[in-house]
Amino acid sequence: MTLGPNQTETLARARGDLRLGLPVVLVGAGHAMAAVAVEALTAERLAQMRALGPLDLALTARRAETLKARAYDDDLARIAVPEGADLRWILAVADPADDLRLPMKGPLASRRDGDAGLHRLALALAKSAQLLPAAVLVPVPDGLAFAATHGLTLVSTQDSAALDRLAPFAPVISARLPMVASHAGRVHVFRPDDGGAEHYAIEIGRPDRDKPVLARLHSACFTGDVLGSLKCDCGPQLRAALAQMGEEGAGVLLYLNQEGRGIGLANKMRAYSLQDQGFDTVEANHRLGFEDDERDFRIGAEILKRMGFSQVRLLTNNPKKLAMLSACGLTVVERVPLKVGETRENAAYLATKAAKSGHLL
Ligand SMILES: Nc1nc2c(ncn2[C@@H]2O[C@H](COP(=O)(O)OP(=O)(O)OP(=O)(O)O)[C@@H](O)[C@H]2O)c(=O)[nH]1
Ligand SMILES: [Zn+2]
Repeated sequence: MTLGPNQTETLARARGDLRLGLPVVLVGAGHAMAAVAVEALTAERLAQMRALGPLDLALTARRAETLKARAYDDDLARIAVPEGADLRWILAVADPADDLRLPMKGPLASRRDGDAGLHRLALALAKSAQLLPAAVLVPVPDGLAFAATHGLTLVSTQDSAALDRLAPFAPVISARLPMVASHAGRVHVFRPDDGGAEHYAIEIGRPDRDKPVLARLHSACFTGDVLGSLKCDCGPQLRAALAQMGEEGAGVLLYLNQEGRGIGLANKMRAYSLQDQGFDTVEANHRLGFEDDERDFRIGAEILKRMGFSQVRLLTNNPKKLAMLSACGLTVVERVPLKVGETRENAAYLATKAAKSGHLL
């Protein structure tokens, strides 16, 4: 028996460390590197890293494409950080915020020798920590000893398999909540084992577990749900879904904390700032180094199953949600369209979702 962390816990620690600006030590295929997330890098830490050897800046291939830098490793590029490059240079290369004001970043030299496995792991960790997908890495001689000496978290490429697994989760508590939409409301809180965000199920009435339930998988949108943003349709969709469940007297709305289609509020605001420069919702995600949609809908399916549901009438315009629920073993007996909240400000956003992300009109 060991008291030490398992794979999932090690990854959770690494995410926390990266958000703090601490390096993590990555090992695999006989190599070891210390990696730090660019977003949390300080000048002091950069100097300490530089003292260890030549630095690499790992960027996604999507970001490299914008920068006209060569990505020799398919999904990522390893940029050699020039000796004189300071923190500002690194941030400007990694973060597209200032691309229009400062378009010239190069010339950027990409590495093509050696292995990119540790760089890939660093980017996956940064993404899963909802940081900008960019990391500075430096080789270290003996990963195990280096991590122990400096008190740093050690992650091996084998641990990365756990990044794709859906972490187990457990119900924490549920309590009654009378709401405008229904007096018979109940909020259930679910907590994943990987230190990630909690998710909520809002149960309206007492839906019959043997019949299809009116269900909605709602992804958190602070700007739409809380602030009444006109840039998207999330707030009206949230309220319309609850209202319909209230009218029917039964339903379940999952409030999934996957802000910004899984990239987090800070990155969503980065995307909004790019949208103000003329990029659409999909292009903005790509320029930041993210895919169009980084959400994992499996958690929604698993929560529904855990609550005893096996058949759903799903309120959505997104075919991917239907496909994922079916793939996870739920029977989708009906898609219930949810078309509310179209405004002059969000018309282009909704059109882009239909054209590029397959949303049904
Ligand atoms: N990255 C990014 N996320 C956005 C943007 N606008 C809205 N979001 C997020 O998109 C998610 C909205 O998802 P949902 O309401 O589930 O919508 P959907 O996938 O379009 O599917 P349905 O509404 O079910 O048809 C929320 O997490 C929002 O925070 C944007 O411009 N960029
Ligand atoms: Zn929204």
